[in-house]
Amino acid sequence: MLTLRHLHKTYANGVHATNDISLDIPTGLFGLLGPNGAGKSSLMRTIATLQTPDSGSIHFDGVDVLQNPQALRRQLGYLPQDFGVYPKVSALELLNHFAVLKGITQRGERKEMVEGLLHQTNLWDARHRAVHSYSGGMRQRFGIAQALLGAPRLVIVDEPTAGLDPDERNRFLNLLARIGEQVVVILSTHIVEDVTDLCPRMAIIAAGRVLVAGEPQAAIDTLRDSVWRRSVSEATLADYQQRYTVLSSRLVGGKPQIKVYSTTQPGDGFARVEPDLEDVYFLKLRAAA
Ligand SMILES: Nc1ncnc2c1ncn2[C@@H]1O[C@H](COP(=O)(O)OP(=O)(O)OP(=O)(O)O)[C@@H](O)[C@H]1O
Repeated sequence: MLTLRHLHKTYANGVHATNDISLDIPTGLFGLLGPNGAGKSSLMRTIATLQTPDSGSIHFDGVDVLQNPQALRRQLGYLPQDFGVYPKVSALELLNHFAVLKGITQRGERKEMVEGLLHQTNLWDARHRAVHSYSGGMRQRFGIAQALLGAPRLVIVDEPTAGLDPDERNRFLNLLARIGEQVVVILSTHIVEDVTDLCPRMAIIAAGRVLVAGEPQAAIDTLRDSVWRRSVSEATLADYQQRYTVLSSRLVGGKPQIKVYSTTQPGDGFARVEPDLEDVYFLKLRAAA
């Protein structure tokens, strides 16, 4: 269990990137959802001990991480948002190199671990190719392979599915879900379905604050019977936005379709729909704004 309490972090430019964040993160896949600039990467870097908070505490399995960052680093696998690779070096060589850096000095043990991870991430057949020449999806799978070196008990992955095609995204998320059966995995994303489909627990954050935390389904259930949908004309869209709590608006067949939040029937033409996590996300962001 990872326990965060009252984490504050203000950068030198005055941005309050984490603002009193408290979360309990158990074994399993934990989704961290939020818009650009919400503070997801800042929070992840703080947990990964790459930066220190101004105040607050972090405990991992009872160990005080801020007092003893080395203890956490030994158990940590981290895939940052921008993951650089050395050009021309093969996946096999590079992973072996990272394994040495991680302190896996025993040759036999290292070979077994590196080869096992290349199989696990489906990169075995491409192991002699330069990582530089990999597709985006392959590169992310390589990124998770390096994060898993040394059998970490806490894995942090920062927006790993951005830019992946649906096939690669599924493959990557399935890999994470399997890892999450044994260890704590924190996944940050803008993609709401990634969290609904895969994460037993999640938090939505914006402007450095936790807006909601817990099980996705429990958050969705709070909107039961309160989400309505209808098509409107371009000309009346602004008027609806004034009069209703509009959660989202998208063009369907060239015509705006809006979803609104209302605990009572909002009026003619609205049909009640099953809420989803995106509705929760937009309602919470709206309320916070
Ligand atoms: N090193 C830094 N110095 C100053 N401000 C920073 C620094 N890193 C991030 N910020 C600011 O802190 C806020 C939170 O940024 P952060 O990158 O943590 O958000 P995020 O949720 O990960 O966003 P994104 O989804 O765009 O990656 C933003 O306003 C950002 O501009």
